[in-house]
Amino acid sequence: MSECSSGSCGGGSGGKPSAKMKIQDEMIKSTLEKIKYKLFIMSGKGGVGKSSVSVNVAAALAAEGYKVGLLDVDIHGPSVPTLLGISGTLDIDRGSLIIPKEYNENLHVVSMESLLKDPDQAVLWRGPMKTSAIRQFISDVQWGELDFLVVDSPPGTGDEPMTVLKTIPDALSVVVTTPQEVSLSDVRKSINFLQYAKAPILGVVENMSGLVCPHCHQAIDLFKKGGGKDLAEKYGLDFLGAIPLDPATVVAGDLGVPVVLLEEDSFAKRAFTELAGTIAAAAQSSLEAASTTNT
Ligand SMILES: Nc1ncnc2c1ncn2[C@@H]1O[C@H](COP(=O)(O)OP(=O)(O)OP(=O)(O)O)[C@@H](O)[C@H]1O
Repeated sequence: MSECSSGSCGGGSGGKPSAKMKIQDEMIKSTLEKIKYKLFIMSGKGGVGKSSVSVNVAAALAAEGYKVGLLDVDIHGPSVPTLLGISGTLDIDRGSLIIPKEYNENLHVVSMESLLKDPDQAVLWRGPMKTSAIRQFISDVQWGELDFLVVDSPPGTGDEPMTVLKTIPDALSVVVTTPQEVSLSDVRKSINFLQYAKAPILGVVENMSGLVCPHCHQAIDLFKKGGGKDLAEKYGLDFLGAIPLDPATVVAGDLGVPVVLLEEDSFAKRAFTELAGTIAAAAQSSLEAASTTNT
């Protein structure tokens, strides 16, 4: 990984780009040209299941035969390594490029956590350092040819989401919310932020959408239901799907295996698998629409 962690390089924070940044821009461009669809998974509020959506969608797409990269840019609370049961630092190849961790043949992963010597250590990075690290995780990683790059970002509209959108302008945003008002009000800010940044939005996902009682199979709307769909309608966005609250998701996360890859059937497994299919179809339509507009 190239040296740029002093925070002084600016990382795209305005001013004239240095020669080093121009070279990095070229490397980013060349990396992104080899990736067909870029998905940016974001939310307004923490803990709504953004990383669970990222990991399960990535794993379900990989299980369908797509080549998938998963990039976790949440420096303050990276959950992807835990949810996938991976740890340790990343290897570097002879050309000084980072080699992503292989989760399985079709799924390769890079997490901000791999930068930390001690994963339990608090990170005290300022904006330019985060910007620099995220840019390097695109320019200096040997992602190769991918069908999908799934980017899991921290909640809100801070440095990390802004850097991802600036670095990957064609990233398709997937907005994750839970049904209750406290999450919906934060996600409205995120949608306004995406619209302000002119980022293409693929649609909205409602997670923790009702709980099916494992005994009587009655649905209980613990956090209410339907708020994500209403929100999508209000903003003229596509509603991509609803994932129920399901203890299988927590069990899978603690085992370090995405629920979609567990042998056992569950409501969450079915919903995440269906969501991945909907996202793949929506991404394809979005790319086709963009190429029609550009011709
Ligand atoms: N549909 C679900 N059913 C049950 N538990 C869930 C569901 N989705 C997520 N969880 C659990 O909720 C917790 C938070 O999920 P997750 O880490 O995916 O959220 P996040 O939005 O990425 O959080 P953060 O803001 O910390 O990045 C985890 O323990 C996860 O297993």
